[in-house]
Amino acid sequence: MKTVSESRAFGGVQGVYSHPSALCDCDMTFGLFLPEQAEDGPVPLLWYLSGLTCTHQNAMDKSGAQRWAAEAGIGIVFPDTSPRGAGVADDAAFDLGQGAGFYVNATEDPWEPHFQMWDYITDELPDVLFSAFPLAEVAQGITGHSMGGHGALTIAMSFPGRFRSVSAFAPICNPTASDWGRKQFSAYLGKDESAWAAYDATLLMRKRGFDGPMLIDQGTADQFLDLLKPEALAEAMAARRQGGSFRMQKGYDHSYFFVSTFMEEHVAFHAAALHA
Ligand SMILES: N[C@@H](CCC(=O)N[C@@H](CS)C(=O)NCC(=O)O)C(=O)O
Repeated sequence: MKTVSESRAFGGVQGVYSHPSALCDCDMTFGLFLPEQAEDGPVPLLWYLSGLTCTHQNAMDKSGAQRWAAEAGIGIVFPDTSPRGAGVADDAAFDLGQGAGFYVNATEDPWEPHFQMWDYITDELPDVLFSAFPLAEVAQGITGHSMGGHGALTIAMSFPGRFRSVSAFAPICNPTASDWGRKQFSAYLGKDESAWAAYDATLLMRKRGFDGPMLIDQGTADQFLDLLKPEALAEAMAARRQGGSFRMQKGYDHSYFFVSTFMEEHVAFHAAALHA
């Protein structure tokens, strides 16, 4: 693992690190904020999965999360959204290929050799983090924005007991029924739609839900509302009697102005579960 940079932030350290990923078959970069409390021993970890077009950097630079994580005494990891590099397949579109891994394990050419983001986030990166940094594996929460909200919700529901809390900002809620999903799942997973269901938060909610606190925020002025399909997940949550909050935030759009506005509440929400 290589240290790209380490900067003092809110009494803690905002680091950027890169490491060779066997699963993605390329170097992967991630940001990790460690609060001051990490100097005295392992701290809880909040995962923040980013959206389309993002790298590890967008949320790290624009969400304002570090201040709240420092106060709460929790670490936050900001993984990249896809494998990258000259030898990695790409597409001219912003919503497929590099920057658009969709947190799935691709089975189709030309994506399969590198686009293994589900296993990268749930298997390889945890190994790196928990062996190299003072982080408590027993106290993890997960959140994300848009494509990353889809990643957070699907991963949380698929690993019962691993995450104590899950939240999402403007998540892609029902990708198998949206152009933010159908296009990418066709490319990454192939035409057989039965392979897609494991990566759809609404379908997972209908099937099993999440055993723990859940918080979702969605702006009413989001320019991508028709693609995100919050109504599908909200209906599935109600049908399952899933505990938690699904909040429509009046007037907010899809940007990091929305994410940073509600970040304090999301960090506090996770901190309550992680310090319990
Ligand atoms: N570039 C896309 C928009 C992509 C977009 O809004 N991405 C969101 C996540 S889904 C984001 O966080 N963008 C990066 C940023 O705002 O820093 C478009 O032209 O439609």
